[in-house]
Amino acid sequence: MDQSKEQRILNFVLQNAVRGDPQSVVDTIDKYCSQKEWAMNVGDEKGLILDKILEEAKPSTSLELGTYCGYSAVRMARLLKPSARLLTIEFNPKFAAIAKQIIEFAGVQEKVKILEGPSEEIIPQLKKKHEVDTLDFVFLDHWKERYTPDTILLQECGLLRKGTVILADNIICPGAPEFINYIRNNSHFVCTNYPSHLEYMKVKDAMEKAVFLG
Ligand SMILES: Nc1ncnc2c1ncn2[C@@H]1O[C@H](/C=C/CNC(=O)c2cc([N+](=O)[O-])cc(O)c2O)[C@@H](O)[C@H]1O
Ligand SMILES: [Mg+2]
Repeated sequence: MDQSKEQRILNFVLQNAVRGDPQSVVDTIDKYCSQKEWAMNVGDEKGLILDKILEEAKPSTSLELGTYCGYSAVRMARLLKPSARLLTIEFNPKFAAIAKQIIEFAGVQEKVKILEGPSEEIIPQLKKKHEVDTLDFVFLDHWKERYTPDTILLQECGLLRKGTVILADNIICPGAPEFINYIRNNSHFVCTNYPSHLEYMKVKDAMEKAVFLG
């Protein structure tokens, strides 16, 4: 059974990155995916936008939807204060297993908890089962048609508070038109658009920040 692309990314990290050094893991995945095989990590260009918005938010409790190989989980965890936590939801067990190894290799496993399953099932469990009060930061990077229903679900579950920052990837490519229509016309959110490019490509993309007003 030949290897998956995600397994090849993991192997490249294990062989080329520095154990315990999250920046080297991020750089190594970017190197592999820009030179060898494209993959849907947020990447280095949009990653800098993610870094800046995360550092401004200084979150204690963060949530990511769509772990994939763990690139953005490692990227975010490297900037979190020691007591801060990142919960990341992934429903593909193969991807979750790869991400777990990459997160552990990077040495950020104390800050990151992978929750395996569909976001629509796990989000309602965050308060009781995962001891979340409210979320300070949310990164949306899973199936694009889930951005809107999951944002509504987060609100319904009382997981958003005044000032919660939601950052969504892929506003242009592949695009999340119904999310943009929803969030920009919702008076409970203040939105900012960040033009950029699709990871590892010259194609235009953008991220959208939506701050919850309570
Ligand atoms: N409801 C759910 N609950 C839990 N995990 C879920 C989920 N829905 C999807 N996922 C997981 O999230 C990832 C999907 C990402 C979709 N991104 C994309 O499709 C994508 C595509 C391009 N692209 O084609 O250029 C570029 C990008 O940056 C992209 O993020 C996968 O790991 C998938 O297993
Ligand atoms: Mg993406």
